[in-house]
Order: sequence, then C-alpha cells, then structure tokens
Amino acid sequence: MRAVRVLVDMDGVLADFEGAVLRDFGRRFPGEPRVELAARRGFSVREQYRCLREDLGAKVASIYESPGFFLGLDPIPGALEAMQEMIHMQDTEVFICTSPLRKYEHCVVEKYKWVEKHLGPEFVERIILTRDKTIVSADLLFDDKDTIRGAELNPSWEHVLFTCCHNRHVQLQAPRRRLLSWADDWKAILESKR
Ligand SMILES: Cc1cn([C@H]2C[C@H](O)[C@@H](COP(=O)(O)O)O2)c(=O)[nH]c1=O
Ligand SMILES: [Mg+2]
Repeated sequence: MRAVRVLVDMDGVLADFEGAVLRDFGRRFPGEPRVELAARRGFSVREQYRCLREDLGAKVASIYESPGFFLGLDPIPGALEAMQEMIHMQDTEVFICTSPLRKYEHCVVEKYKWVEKHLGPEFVERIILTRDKTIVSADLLFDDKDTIRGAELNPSWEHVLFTCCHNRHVQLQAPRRRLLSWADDWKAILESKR
C-alpha cells in the first residue's frame, strides 16, 4: 500500500498566531482599538486592522515582525499530540508545510526553532518552507487559509480547512471539508485517502 502523505500548516494549525497577535498588540499598544478573535474575518490580520484605521495595519505588522514573536507562539490545543501520533502511524508520511513572511529575518529561523522545541528534531527534518504550497505533492493539506493559490492550478492535495477564528464564518462549497480542531476526527480524514 502506498503511504498517505499529509502536509500540516503551522500558523493557525500547529501554532497560535492569532492569539499571540492579539495578546502582544494589547501589550504594545494598550490605548489602541483591537480586533477581538470573535470579530476576526479574513486571513489577513493586517488588512482587518488597516480597515479599522489606516495606521493600525503597520502597527499590527510590527507585532508579528518582531524578534521572538514566532518562537513565542503557543501550540494549538491537541496539535503536538496529534503530530506525534501521526508520525508514528503506518503508511503515513507527515510534513510541516509553512509559508514564511516576506519580511523573513526572524520568522524563518524561529519557525525552525519552534518545531525543534515543541516537536523535536525528527520534525525539523520534515519542514517544507514555501510561499507556494500548490507545487508541493501530497494527498492532504490541513491549512487554516481558506483559499490557497499558486503556480499549480490543480494541486495534488485535498485542502482540508482547519477551523480558526478568521475562517469560521466561511461557507465551504461541497465537497470541501473542515477539521474543526485537533479534537475532531483527523484520523478518519487520513483513512479516507487510503
Ligand atoms: C498578515 C498575515 C500574515 N500571516 C503570515 C504568518 C505566516 O508567516 C504566513 C502564514 O503562513 P501559513 O503557512 O499560511 O500558516 O503568513 C498570517 O498568518 N496572517 C496574517 O494576517
Ligand atoms: Mg496557516
């Protein structure tokens, strides 16, 4: 039997990017309005803050571009346990597939450090860093970004939308599927590809 190859996104799926943005923004700019997680809409936190007030876009970007931001992200509940289970499953190949910021100085090295710290060296070997996930070949991609586009118009993977504050209101067209959290039945989704 051929192995099922699974790509797991990092921000919003393994690491709590949104929670840390909100927390650090409140600390750094206590007098400024914030977008609570329940009010988040759309993938880009920068765009939503910019719509709130023009200058807030740059302010929120300064949060996630700061040294220490990516390394300090909390794991999403259940993510680390699910990844450890997945890597030991028979006929299963798991990779972490994540996009760096354009302003990559701290982000790239801190993503590697985060994986080593929380998941260990065997997962560092399994990091795929790319701004175009469509050209990576796999059966499944768990990702919180509702629309994933790139050079390949027909990616080999099925994109399973991982529920996050910014996408919970997105209505998926059949046959698209969601994983509501790591407590949801991710194993059944893997099985459906065997
Ligand atoms: C503005 C903005 C940027 N990001 C960043 C964080 C990561 O570097 C990538 C997302 O990577 P993923 O592999 O697609 O999770 O973009 C973000 O996540 N949200 C934002 O609002
Ligand atoms: Mg993501």
